[in-house]
Amino acid sequence: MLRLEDVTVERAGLPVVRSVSMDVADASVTVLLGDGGAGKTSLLEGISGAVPIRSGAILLDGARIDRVRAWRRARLGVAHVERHRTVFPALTVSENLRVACKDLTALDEAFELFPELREQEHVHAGLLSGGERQMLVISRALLGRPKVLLMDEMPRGLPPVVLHRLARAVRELADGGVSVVLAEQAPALALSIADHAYVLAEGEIAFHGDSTDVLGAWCGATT
Ligand SMILES: Nc1ncnc2c1ncn2[C@@H]1O[C@H](COP(=O)(O)OP(=O)(O)OP(=O)(O)O)[C@@H](O)[C@H]1O
Repeated sequence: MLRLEDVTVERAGLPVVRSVSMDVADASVTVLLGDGGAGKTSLLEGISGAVPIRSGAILLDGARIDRVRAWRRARLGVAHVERHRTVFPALTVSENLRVACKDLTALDEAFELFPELREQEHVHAGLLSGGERQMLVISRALLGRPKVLLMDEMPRGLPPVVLHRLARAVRELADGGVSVVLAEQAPALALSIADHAYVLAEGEIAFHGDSTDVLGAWCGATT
């Protein structure tokens, strides 16, 4: 589905992601782990086209997309939930979704994934809890029916029960056919829903494997 070959991303002239190769399978969750500053956000931005890559190749279904503009990549099926993406607080939940898409079937699908949002359809988004806002942001990204969903870290400070709810929804999305790439610092929950994981350290892949292998390696490295 999504393949990265030797991708390097620069920030302020410095290569903060170096020669990263990755394979993201159809209908799977791939977790990108790494400490703060490891390069997770920069890599996701390189994939979505928010920043240009310095070198390497990005392929979606076998076709190069790394020179394609960000908005076209989105049309081709690459959705990006950026770290600080927000909702329109003065608009209702339903209006927030309708400004992104007029397709009412897609809207219904978003509400199926997050029935909590349907219950608050007419509530101003500014009144939602942090978890509900995140649900809304994810729903908006899904309205274009993406093939690949790039998700930067969940907001800090969400209650564990809400994080588990969001994680379950991410797993459901993958089971429904979307390939999810989730950047996270906290490994336990992310690995519990992942099929595959890559660990980034100072811009390079330190190791990768099935989520169970990576969990074992991660625990070994931190104990
Ligand atoms: N806009 C920018 N300009 C200059 N340097 C940047 C910029 N954004 C990120 N960097 C640098 O690139 C490196 C990788 O940062 P990045 O945000 O991609 O990592 P991360 O793994 O997502 O970390 P965090 O979770 O702390 O954001 C860091 O050294 C960071 O300081």
